[in-house]
Amino acid sequence: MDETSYFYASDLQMLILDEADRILDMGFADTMNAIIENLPKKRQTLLFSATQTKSVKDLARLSLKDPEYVWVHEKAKFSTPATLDQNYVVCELQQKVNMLYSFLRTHLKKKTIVFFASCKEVQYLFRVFCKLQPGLPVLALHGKQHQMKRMEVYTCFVRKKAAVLFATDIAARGLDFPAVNWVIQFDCPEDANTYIHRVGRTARYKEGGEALLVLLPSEEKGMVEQLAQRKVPVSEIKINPEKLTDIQKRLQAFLAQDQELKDKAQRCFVSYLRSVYLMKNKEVFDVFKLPLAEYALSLGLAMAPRVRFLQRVQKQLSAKEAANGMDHLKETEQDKNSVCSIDKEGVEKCGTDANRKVSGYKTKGKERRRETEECSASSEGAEESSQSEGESEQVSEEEEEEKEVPVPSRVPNTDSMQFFEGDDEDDDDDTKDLDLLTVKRRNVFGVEAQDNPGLNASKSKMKKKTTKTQEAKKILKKKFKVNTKIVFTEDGELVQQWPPVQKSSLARADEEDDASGINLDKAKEILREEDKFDKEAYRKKVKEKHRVQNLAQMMFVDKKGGYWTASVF
Ligand SMILES: Nc1ncnc2c1ncn2[C@@H]1O[C@H](COP(=O)(O)OP(=O)(O)OP(=O)(O)O)[C@@H](O)[C@H]1O
Repeated sequence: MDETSYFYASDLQMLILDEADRILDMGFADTMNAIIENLPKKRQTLLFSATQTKSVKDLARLSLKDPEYVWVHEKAKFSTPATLDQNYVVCELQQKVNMLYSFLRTHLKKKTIVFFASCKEVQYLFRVFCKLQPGLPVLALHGKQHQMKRMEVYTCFVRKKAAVLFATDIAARGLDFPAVNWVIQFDCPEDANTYIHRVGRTARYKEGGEALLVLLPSEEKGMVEQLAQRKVPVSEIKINPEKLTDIQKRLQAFLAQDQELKDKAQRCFVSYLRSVYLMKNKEVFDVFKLPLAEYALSLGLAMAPRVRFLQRVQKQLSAKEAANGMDHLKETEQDKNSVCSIDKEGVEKCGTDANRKVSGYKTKGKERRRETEECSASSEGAEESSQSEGESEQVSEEEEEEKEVPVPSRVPNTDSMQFFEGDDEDDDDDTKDLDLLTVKRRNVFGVEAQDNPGLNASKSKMKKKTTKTQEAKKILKKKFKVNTKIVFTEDGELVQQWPPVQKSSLARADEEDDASGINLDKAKEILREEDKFDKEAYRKKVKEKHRVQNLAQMMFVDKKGGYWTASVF
């Protein structure tokens, strides 16, 4: 609006914002404020959403006076349509892919939308499910697609009678897909609002629909409580283990044949962990409770990729814990001193208490140390297993470089920690344009670590990654001549391209001068000037020769009579 000078909104009478709660949240604040500034103050404003904001601050931004709140479910017992049948199932993380496959195999005639937490999960599982050929068309919709592609997928899904659409929350609001039978929330929604918008893709208008929420055991309590608070009726149903098809082996086979797919699997793994980690509600989402090794296996990976951001969080946690320990120790010391000055009897008492406290702290310290030891032992175990598997995988994320990682209050469990051991010096420019991740393979056959422990030390130094700029600078220093172009005239004479032939200003003027005949004096003058360039070039050549000789003297050395002496050749 600011850039279109002929856009006038002075006659605007009504402003309508759909999905108003989202539009008014902080992510769109600048854009919205810029629009509102250009609109007349006197107008009617209508806000629509299945989950409306009541925030006074938001409404004040729109200069609403005496807003009227209309809610279709205001008098209803529940806040979701009565025609929507809602259930949830508690499923271990490593069983989720199997469960989804089994579900689709038994719902081949249905139209289903499956919601995932991240684009990379959608990308990987879409590819894998296409390969698995479950018996119905598989489509994918996510934010990494161009708008045209999204529209194509949308239209395609609308036309299909039976199909499954793998989607991120990009499809959770506003999209009107007709006749969707099932909405499956493969990953737990961020909050009850997101849940409501997702399930809103089915049971639209007077139609019926079914919704299935898949929850991890650690997510169940918090999420079910939230839904109950929002008057969303969900009941638990159980998975029949006999009906569960295990597709892990097939996924492993796919990944063994297709490196690109394997990269996608690794990205999917990290991306899911990141999405869980970034969730605000730590009561529901706890990345440290996830069974990482099993989850990796369920995606078809031989072992869990290393996740840099979790390594960093773990470091911060340890630092925080150590700091807390020190504070505690100081406090104990202070207590001891202050109470000790009261009386002798007190001294003894307090001394015992303080000792107990300190010993308690020491015991905790010991426990913690034991945990760490167990942890590093399991880490070794993991490495060993990786060696026997014959592969080592790593995933790092560039996005993390800038991001401050908040420290969760919980101590990570040892099961998950085993994969976060090791250095965090990995970086990869190739995926900078993707989002955040980098997959690297190192020590593919796991030989070096076993054979040569000394090598490990030097290797850890080598791990410091050089950037492309640094590499380019190194090459420049070596003065390699790359791709020299040689051009000949029609008569077969060599035309010097680089370095360009130095011409004196006199010679250039002479070339431009059309006068016929030879001016001997001028020609002599030109030769004298150009002679200076040649001499300069010759001086440079000699200098370079000396430099190379000096270098060679330093490099080629002999051992003579117990002394290292430079041999001049
Ligand atoms: N009065 C009506 N008669 C017939 N069909 C209707 C009527 N109202 C809505 N519908 C149909 O119901 C579906 C949902 O309507 P609409 O897209 O307006 O819902 P919504 O509340 O904006 O959903 P969301 O914002 O969650 O996507 C559409 O297919 C629409 O054609």
